[in-house]
Amino acid sequence: MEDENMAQSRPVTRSRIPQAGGLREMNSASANSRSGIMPPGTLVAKAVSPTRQRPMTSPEPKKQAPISRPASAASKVHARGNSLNSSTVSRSGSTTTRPTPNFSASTMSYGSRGMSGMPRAQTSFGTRRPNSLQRPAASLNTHVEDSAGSILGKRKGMRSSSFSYSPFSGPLGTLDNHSGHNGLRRSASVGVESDENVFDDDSSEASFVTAQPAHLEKNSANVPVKAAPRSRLPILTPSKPCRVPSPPPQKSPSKAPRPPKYLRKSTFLINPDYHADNEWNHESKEKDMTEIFQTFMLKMNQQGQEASGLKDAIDVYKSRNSHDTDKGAVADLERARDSLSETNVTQRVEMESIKNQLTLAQNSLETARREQDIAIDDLEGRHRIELATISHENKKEKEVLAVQHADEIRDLKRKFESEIEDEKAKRVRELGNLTTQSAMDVQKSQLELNNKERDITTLKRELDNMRADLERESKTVHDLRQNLDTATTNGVTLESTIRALKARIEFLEGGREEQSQAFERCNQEMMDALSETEKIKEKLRREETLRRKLHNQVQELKGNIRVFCRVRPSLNSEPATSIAPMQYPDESEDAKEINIMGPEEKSSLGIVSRKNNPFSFDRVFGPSSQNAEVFDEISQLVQSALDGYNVCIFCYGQTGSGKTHTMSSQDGMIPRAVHQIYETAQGLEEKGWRYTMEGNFVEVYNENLNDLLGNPDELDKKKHEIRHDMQRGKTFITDITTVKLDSPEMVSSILRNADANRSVAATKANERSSRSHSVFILKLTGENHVTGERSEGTLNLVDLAGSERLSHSQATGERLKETQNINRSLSSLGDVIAALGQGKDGGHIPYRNSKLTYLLQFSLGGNSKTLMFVMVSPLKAHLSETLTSLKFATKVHNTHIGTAKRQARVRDS
Ligand SMILES: Nc1ncnc2c1ncn2[C@@H]1O[C@H](COP(=O)(O)OP(=O)(O)OP(=O)(O)O)[C@@H](O)[C@H]1O
Repeated sequence: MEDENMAQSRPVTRSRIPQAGGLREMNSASANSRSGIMPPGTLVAKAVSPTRQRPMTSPEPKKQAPISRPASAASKVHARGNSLNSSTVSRSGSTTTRPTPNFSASTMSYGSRGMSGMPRAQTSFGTRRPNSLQRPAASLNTHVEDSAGSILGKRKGMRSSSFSYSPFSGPLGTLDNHSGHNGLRRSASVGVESDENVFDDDSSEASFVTAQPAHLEKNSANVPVKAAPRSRLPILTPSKPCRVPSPPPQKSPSKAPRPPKYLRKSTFLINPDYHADNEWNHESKEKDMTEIFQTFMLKMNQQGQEASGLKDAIDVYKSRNSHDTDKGAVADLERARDSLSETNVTQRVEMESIKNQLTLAQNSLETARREQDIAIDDLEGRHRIELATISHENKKEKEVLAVQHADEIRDLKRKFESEIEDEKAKRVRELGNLTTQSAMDVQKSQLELNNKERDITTLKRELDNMRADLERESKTVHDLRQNLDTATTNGVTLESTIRALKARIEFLEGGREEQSQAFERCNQEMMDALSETEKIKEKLRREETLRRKLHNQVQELKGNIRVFCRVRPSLNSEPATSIAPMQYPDESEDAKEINIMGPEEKSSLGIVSRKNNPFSFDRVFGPSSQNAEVFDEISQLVQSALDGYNVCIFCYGQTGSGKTHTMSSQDGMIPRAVHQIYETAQGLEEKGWRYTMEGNFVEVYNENLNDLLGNPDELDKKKHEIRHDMQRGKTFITDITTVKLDSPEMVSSILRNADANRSVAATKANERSSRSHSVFILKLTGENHVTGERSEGTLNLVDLAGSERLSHSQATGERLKETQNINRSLSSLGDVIAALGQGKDGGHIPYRNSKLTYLLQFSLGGNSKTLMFVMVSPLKAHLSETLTSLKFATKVHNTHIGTAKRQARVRDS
């Protein structure tokens, strides 16, 4: 009890033995064989034959049987030396509970039992240790050595917590007790490092085991003990008897046991009472047991020493007895032996008692460890549940997040898709706008291009005019230079004359009166010459006026409406057989008659004859006539326009009869008229006349007025109105392009423009030029700065549409509409002329019946001079139309229109 108390009072840290030294002595075999408890057999053997070494395997048969159990235990312990020394402890304990009267018996069975015990030891360590992890309670109940093994594992300082107590450690490594220095080794399969092992080993039990071999080793020098060679433990020499292993260096003596590695901070957070609950007392118990054991070992050592002293005494006695047999001494020895045996038995009983206590303490320790294991398992279970819960929650959360993310992705996708759609629609709209804009730009550019082209044309025209002006200026400069030369010559002449006159003056100074009289005479002569010149100029002006008057009288006598007939020549494409026979009876004389021969007719008598269709006009131009010849006849009318009359020249006839050729071709009436006007106007400048010429070119198509000098795109679109100034007898057209004719060359560009505009329109309606009336209007305004006279005349050159009959043309649709309009306007023209022919003052003239007659109102009446060309096609096919045209022309020719009035007035002076 005293030892027990001492053990309990020892510090806890004392019990921890992770040192190799302590472990080295854990060899159970050696521990058993060298325990302080001397095998009785040994003592007997030594007593019988101290010099002879007796083998351990030759015990006395008589004493073997009764102590078979302890011997078995001893051999078993020995056999398990390779497996686990803790089992030795437990077995030792068992031997104490059943004390054996004769210890030599155990020695006798030492060798044989040892062999039989081996498999069992291996079984316990090879298979049960892992089971102890899974079923700690069961293991503890049935296999105490397993727990002991665990304890020993811990004591090895092998971070054994990972395999003995860690709920998550790998399979328990096999404990190998064959290790030379540690005596117990864990296999390499222990997978968890364990610097932080909570359960550091205690050295107390190791000390308990190893204290014996130290003593036994000493004895083994004299006693041939079989166990010695088998033990690979280092043999403790007597120099370090009863060495109690020093406690292992502890990292922190006061350090409380910590939970295994997997039970970390979080675990404590989950179960903060963990530490408190696991305030085991097994360590203290273990320490107590260690103390007790050490005390026991000390006693054992002491007893061993005493026993060795006694042995020595016995030897001495024996030696004495060998020489001197003394019964008394033997009796003493016998008594001493009995006494020693009793003492020995008593001590063994004490030892067994202590061992029993140790076993109890170990059991309680194991119980505590089991509780700890249970607590750990419980914690582990909770931990697993928590982990599962957390994992489940995480999984759920993950799923929720995944769903949320999927929703967000869907939303984003929808959003992006809608944005893309919006962007797409926007881009499409922009593209549409751009396309529209570009189309508009193209249209605009086209318009601008057209305008530019017109501008270029105008500029070209202006350039031409400027060139003409330049030429004129050059001519003027040339004239001025000539004048200057003349003036220079005159100056030289004058200088010589002055000199002559000076000489003469000097000469005449003598007779001044004569000279004065001569000067006056000269002066008078000069004045007379000047007045004579003025009289002549005045006479010239009067004659010009008279000429105009006479000219107009002649024109009036000729008739204010005259009709010329022109037959165009046959074209190369027209065969001679297709030409209708025509006769010109007075071609060589007045050339006023034409006879259109009808088709051949056979009389009932078989006589072939042709019907004659004679016509008479103011002039008939045959196929061979040229435009120049024709113009000669009409130039007087153009002069009338310059004189201030309204003149209207129009060509009438069926399509292809030569109207355009006569009127608008390069050398047609229009260019020639303009040329004549320009030249005449220049000539009249000497007589004080200055003329300005302005031109319009319009078209009457389907009873609409179009500007042939305007924008071709506006043809048929822009509306033009005809306005009449009844006071001045003037006609104006709204929004019409007026071109100032500064030179005759400009006429050609005007005609080209008009032609181009008509050709653009012709793409819409075929043969536009044939289906519309074109009117070239030339307004001539002249002023005489000497006489103050002013004249305003208009020359209208009209190219009428084809006059073919509706019935013959068999037109339909648009063409029918065109034909109807043409016929209506031509019929209106005939009606107007007929009304004018009736000559009734104040009689109604149906000018408004058509656009054409309304436009030509002031150029058709008594206030104008009218010339009608009736154009004739030579073709047989056109014969019928030709006759119709000629009949219409005859009617016009027979019409007498009243006297034309000159649009002239004298400037107010
Ligand atoms: N006096 C002529 N000398 C030579 N060729 C002529 C003459 N008169 C007309 N032609 C030719 O006859 C053809 C038809 O003439 P033009 O086009 O002038 O007839 P049109 O009456 O004006 O026809 P449309 O009414 O269809 O305009 C043209 O090729 C033209 O050159």
